[in-house]
Amino acid sequence: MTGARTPSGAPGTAHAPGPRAARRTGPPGDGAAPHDTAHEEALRAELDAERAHIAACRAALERSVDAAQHRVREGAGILRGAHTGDDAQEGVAGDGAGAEALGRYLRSQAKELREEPAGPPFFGRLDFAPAGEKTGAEAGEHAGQRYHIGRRRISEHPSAPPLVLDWRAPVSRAFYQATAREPQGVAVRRRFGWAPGSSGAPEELTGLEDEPLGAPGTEDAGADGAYRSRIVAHEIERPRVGPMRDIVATIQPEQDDIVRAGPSGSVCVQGAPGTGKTAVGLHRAAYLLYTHPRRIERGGLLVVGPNRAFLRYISEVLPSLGEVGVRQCRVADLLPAHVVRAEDPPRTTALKHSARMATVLHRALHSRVRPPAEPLTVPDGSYRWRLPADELRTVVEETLAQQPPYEVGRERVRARVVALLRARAERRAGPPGAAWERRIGRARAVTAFLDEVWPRVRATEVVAGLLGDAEELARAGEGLLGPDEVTALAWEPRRARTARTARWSEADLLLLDEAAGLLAHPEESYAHVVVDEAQDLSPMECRVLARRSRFGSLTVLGDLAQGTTPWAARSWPAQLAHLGAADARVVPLTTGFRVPAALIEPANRLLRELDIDVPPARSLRTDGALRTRRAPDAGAVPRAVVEAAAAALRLEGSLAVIAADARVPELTAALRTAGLATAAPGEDDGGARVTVVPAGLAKGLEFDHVVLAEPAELTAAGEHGLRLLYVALTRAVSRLEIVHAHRLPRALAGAFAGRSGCVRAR
Ligand SMILES: Nc1ncnc2c1ncn2[C@@H]1O[C@H](COP(=O)(O)OP(=O)(O)OP(=O)(O)O)[C@@H](O)[C@H]1O
Repeated sequence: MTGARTPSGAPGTAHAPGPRAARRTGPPGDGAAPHDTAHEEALRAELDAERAHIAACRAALERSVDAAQHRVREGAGILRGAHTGDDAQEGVAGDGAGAEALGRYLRSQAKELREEPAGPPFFGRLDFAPAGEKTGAEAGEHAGQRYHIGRRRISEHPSAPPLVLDWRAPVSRAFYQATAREPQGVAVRRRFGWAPGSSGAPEELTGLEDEPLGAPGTEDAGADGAYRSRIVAHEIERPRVGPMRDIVATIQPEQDDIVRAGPSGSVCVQGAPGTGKTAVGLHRAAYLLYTHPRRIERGGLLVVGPNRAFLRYISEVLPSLGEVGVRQCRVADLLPAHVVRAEDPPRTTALKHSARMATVLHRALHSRVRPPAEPLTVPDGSYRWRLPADELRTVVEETLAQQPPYEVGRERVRARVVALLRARAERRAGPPGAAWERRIGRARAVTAFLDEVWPRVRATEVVAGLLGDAEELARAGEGLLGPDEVTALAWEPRRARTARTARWSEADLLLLDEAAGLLAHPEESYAHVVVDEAQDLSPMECRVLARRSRFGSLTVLGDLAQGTTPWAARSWPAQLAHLGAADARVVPLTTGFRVPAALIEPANRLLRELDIDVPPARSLRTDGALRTRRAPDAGAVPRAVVEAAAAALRLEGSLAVIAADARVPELTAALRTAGLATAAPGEDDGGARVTVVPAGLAKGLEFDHVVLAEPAELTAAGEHGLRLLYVALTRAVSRLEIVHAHRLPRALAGAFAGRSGCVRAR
């Protein structure tokens, strides 16, 4: 039998995570624990032992910080040729690339240790069964061992046995995966409860919870037979304040499977709202950095999110993601840096985002290649070499058929022309040597020939040549673009523009990136790419990422039901093909950690109206409340929103007011007039507890309380609007209040049918 255990009267008991002191033998949630002095004493002794372990960890950590700083100083001295003992930040660079790299490494290691947020040194412990026991056979080399597990490895010395294992180490896997049915050699899994916001001080350890895995049938089991950890439940139900937090202590088995998937293939997670897609994607990134440091850290890791507010929200989840070689950005940040000075109508934008444009650009570029009609004559001293036209034509046609990047193709043709010339020279006077080859390859006649058949061109010239010439567009778009589409894409003839004078639109940057990718492989590429909210990307945006993914290794996260862009994906296989990850395994996540049961029901009802084939979510949370507040008319909505916000602010936790994008300024003004400080998503809130979120930016965010203003204004945009409402409905962790003057959209009205404006969770 298990239970979260906090000895009554132990320091910090008031902050114990959720549960009361429970006897080993008491059922979960059985009220006050019977008094049992022997048990309490045993428990106190165990907490004392754990606190002593914490003290040892803290001492070891302090020593590692000192040692790292010392190494930086030593390194700096050695690199300068003399140990001066000066500040380590100076003098490291300047001795060549190797010295600079070493200096950077040492400094970043010291900085990482110094700046690592103080926190509990461990959150779990595994006791493997002794070799003699039945379960022990599975424990292998770990039989009889005890390991503490935390966010990072802690040891007294690099070669000493660790005091704490990193959660990503292979043996830590059993902490997340072992069950009573499959204990994986584990006799007892222990979880620790810490005071909220703990800095990891020994006295802030407030409780522990043991789950014996070796003896099935004795654990706290729910109706489905699964163990219910109160520490996990408490973590899931805690209030949400500030940026997103890591979930290392409570990763669930199905999430762990995704986190620890190898880097060779790609994984796509189709997850209902709040099932932990983002969390899982970030933990997977941290896992890959740990297990494949050479491949991932050197090769680079890219995390792509939908907007800056979201990136800011996730930026601090895992310190290791702040490391060198990790970039967090939007697709737009990867595009060529041209100033955007034009705006396209929506239809033109949608066309430029479509996959057809990739083919049109490819055709337009390759139509510049002209198989030669004339022979080539190359002067060489007093001699002249001659290559017949048909031989040259074969070279060009075979190179085209290999489909290399355009600039590579040009160089291949050059190399093959040189090889043909070399064969002739060799027949005449023996092997001509490397210097001759270099000279002949750069000969004016050869370059002039290349300029004729495979001309040099820039990406801007390719795109301007296409958009600035309707006939060229029609030719390259034959069978792909209708006449009206050609008209929608082509620049107005009276505003004739060239690559230099073009006024580029946002969507043109996608075309420019595509064209640049057709010319040469992008300079910037990554060993692994994590893409969040991937359902919202257009085919052309997907291709931006595919081009930068060196080995085609991606973690794709998304929810087809939350697609709100005009080009949102409706099926994963097509989207994955655009991302260059057609082989990706699609894994569903359906257990929700955010949205409580009271809110999941209307959300699933709305899901049925969306006509998208995804599994609905089920909630792990039985709490939560859903209410409505009716305003007498549209003019009264701002006041009703202020009242709802003021009521929510009396409760603990974060609050968002979500509204149609156009409604945001008016609501922000009303809240401020009423004396409530507000912030925009992603903005430094300066202590404001109310974030006013335009529905278009709500994706991926979560708040304890949400006031949703006038849902009918979200659904006005048709099917796209229903999905926007679905996103807005699924942001609240505990309480959602809907303020409306207009009739509620059908799916919501259904949720309230027969009730009096207020639905509460049981
Ligand atoms: N195993 C877990 N233990 C504790 N909390 C978890 C766990 N998994 C997810 N969460 C929490 O659930 C919340 C939702 O997670 P996350 O934002 O990653 O979900 P999501 O699937 O990306 O949601 P959405 O589709 O709405 O963007 C977060 O607060 C996250 O920390």
